[in-house]
Amino acid sequence: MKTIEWIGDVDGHLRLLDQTKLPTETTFLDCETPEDVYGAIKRLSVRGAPAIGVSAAYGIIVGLRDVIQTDRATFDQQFNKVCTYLADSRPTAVNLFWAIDRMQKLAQAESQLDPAAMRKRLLEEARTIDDEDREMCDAIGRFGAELIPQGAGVLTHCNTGALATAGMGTAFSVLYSAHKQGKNIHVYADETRPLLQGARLTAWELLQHGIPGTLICDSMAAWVMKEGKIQAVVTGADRIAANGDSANKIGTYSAAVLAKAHNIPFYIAAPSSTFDLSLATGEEIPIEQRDSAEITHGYGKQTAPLEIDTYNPAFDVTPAEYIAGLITERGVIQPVTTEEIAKVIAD
Ligand SMILES: CSC[C@@H](O)[C@@H](O)C(=O)COP(=O)(O)O
Repeated sequence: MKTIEWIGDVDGHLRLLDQTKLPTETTFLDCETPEDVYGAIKRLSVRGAPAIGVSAAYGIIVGLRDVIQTDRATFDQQFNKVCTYLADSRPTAVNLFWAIDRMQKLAQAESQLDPAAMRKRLLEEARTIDDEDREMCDAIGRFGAELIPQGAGVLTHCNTGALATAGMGTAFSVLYSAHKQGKNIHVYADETRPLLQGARLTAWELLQHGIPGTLICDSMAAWVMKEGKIQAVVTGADRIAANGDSANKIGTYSAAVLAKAHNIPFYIAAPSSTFDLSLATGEEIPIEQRDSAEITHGYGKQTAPLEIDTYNPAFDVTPAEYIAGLITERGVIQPVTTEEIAKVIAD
């Protein structure tokens, strides 16, 4: 079952597994317009930083259907309009902007191609972004598994698996590789309030792959650590600043602070496309604010009085000093400093 799939040839469309329906329903969304793709990203039908980037790259192609018979200037105008539109779907995951930027650079470099040829070339690029993400997931898994001790309990937060990427995932790929290597790990998945990506998605993926796991509420993490059940924490990231400060799903910072208090290593696993070296520190990372209904009406049922004020930041930033290592497809960055990151990530 594929999370993201391009159906057909250049005139095809994007098919996404609708993650808002999991774990109870497996349904797919056929995206035929940029509006379909924008909506799917915004409402989290497709989510997870790398998956958002891959979806946006394909989303550009569906927005270029009506301009292949025109001249290149008209094509470029529509292309840039679609790119700007999709870039507005979510603010925090830098992979979205990274993928769109890559498509724009290609269009600039191939200015001699006519619209039909350019659209074909852009589809090839989107497929390359998709394939590369799969390979990056595998490499992250290989490097990360080395850090996981035999028999470890590993806490993770949010969902970072095949649903969040084009491959086996980022943090989840580390867990998957350690499991495949026979390390006899046990995963503790935080439920991840308010949208329950851990409960709905990570729990589902653990079962799919037969990885031993236990679902806990976010508020239980400290106690589970205190009980000695956790030997490592591994999460993903949506954007990593030049100094290593890492934005990820709200609650990640809490897990990092708790890990430090219990002397447990806290790792972030992310591909190079998640690094934003243009930002010196995490203070500059834009944090998505989401609708209060996600807190007051968790999955439909009203759980709070409507008159209460709410605050719903979707991400937080874990300071670099809490991170024992950044697991990338190019190796593990340790210690997490601006200098070490620049050595591995700057091309
Ligand atoms: C490989 S995914 C890394 C992150 O994107 C993931 O941990 C996360 O925070 C996803 O948030 P979401 O709001 O579900 O898109």
